[in-house]
Amino acid sequence: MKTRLAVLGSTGSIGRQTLEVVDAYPDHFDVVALAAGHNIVLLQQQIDRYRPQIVSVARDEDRALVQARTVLAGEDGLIAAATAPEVDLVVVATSGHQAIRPTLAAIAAGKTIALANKETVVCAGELIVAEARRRGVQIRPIDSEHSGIWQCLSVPHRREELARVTLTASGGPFRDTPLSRLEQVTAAEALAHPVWKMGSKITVDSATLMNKGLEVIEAHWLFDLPFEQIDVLIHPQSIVHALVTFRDGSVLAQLACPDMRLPIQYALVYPERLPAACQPLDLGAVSRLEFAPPDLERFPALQLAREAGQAGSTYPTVLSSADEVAVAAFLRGELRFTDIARVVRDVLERHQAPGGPLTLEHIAEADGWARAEARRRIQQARFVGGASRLPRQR
Ligand SMILES: NC(=O)C1=CN([C@@H]2O[C@H](COP(=O)(O)OP(=O)(O)OC[C@H]3O[C@@H](n4cnc5c(N)ncnc54)[C@H](OP(=O)(O)O)[C@@H]3O)[C@@H](O)[C@H]2O)C=CC1
Ligand SMILES: CC(=O)[C@@H](O)[C@H](O)COP(=O)(O)O
Ligand SMILES: [Mn+2]
Repeated sequence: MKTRLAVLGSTGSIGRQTLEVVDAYPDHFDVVALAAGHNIVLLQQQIDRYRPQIVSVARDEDRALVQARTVLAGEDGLIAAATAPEVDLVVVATSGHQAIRPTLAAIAAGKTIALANKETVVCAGELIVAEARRRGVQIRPIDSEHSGIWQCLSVPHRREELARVTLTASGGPFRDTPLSRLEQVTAAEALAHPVWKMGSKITVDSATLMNKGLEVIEAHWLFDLPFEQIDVLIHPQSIVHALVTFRDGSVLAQLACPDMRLPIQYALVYPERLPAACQPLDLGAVSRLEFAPPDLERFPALQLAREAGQAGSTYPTVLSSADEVAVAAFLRGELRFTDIARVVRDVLERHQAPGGPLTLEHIAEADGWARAEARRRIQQARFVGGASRLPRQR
């Protein structure tokens, strides 16, 4: 029987690669729903090819530009796409925070989740994991490191035998850039990721290592691990995606060529393994695999994320929302690269989490507050002159 898919974020990097996997195995999948943001031209091409029953776009006014059976918009459209009765599995590959409610709705409707969007689980991991447990729904990670951990953890073991997990980080384009030059690096330089071709926001996050910080929080929720058991190692080759250490000292690692079609495919066909489009790994041809601990002076965002994750409640939302605003300002040339982490730190320091159990309303409120605070901080910096002039980090 074919797996019937909803792809949220179908026009993005992960969404397009998901459809490449569908193209490679047309007998395995039916595309029932597609949701995109603003790229209507590509979305229409996808509609013409896959003939989904439901389509959703970000803005109501764009609905008229799309020719399909049912065209919806906004969060309601994402929810309808993710919960349609014909859907078995939802690929969550939108950017940012739009997919929180749609993911929760999909879980409540019993859909299997293939999760690429890390911001969703960073902000609402507590709610999402609890709902998935309650409904007996599987969340299959697409993020390459989490797919690696998931695969390593599939060996039989008892919970207390697991000592730690390690996420690898490429180190991004500025891994070896002199610290004194980091203030002047441009958006074009930050977008030139040494290994992966991804959307612009995650690419800048890779350069600051905020991406790895978000992934630490993601691993905390997906694998129910305390932060002290989640490590990060710089590994420039991005061939080892994750390591799992057991208490006897044995370390399992997941290795593969850096190609997202592999973890996407695994999440779609699990527990099957099918030939993948990417080159088979030839370790004989790889001259070396290097590993080093991350330099927290170079990458302060990693520590900020760890602290926000440990603080819990709405702190991870504030981290993620302030980062999104700061990254967008950096990409527009309004903020220096090194000020991204300073803005996030400043906003985090001003935040006061609400009391009581975390709710969707708390998350939405913290999100709005953090975005406004971050914009205010960036604006203040611009008054001082030039791009940004925030005080140096203590
Ligand atoms: N790219 C990668 O290799 C990896 C990505 N991830 C994560 O996956 C997620 C997606 O990343 P990536 O594919 O790179 O991002 P992209 O920016 O390439 O794509 C984002 C997708 O989300 C859509 N979108 C944006 N806003 C809305 C909205 N309001 N409503 C509906 N759809 C919307 C975009 O539509 P449109 O383009 O039409 O505006 C696009 O389809 C991120 O959370 C990222 O961290 C995780 C691991 C690896
Ligand atoms: C492909 C993927 O999973 C990305 O999240 C990747 O990890 C980004 O590269 P960095 O290791 O540079 O963050
Ligand atoms: Mn990743």
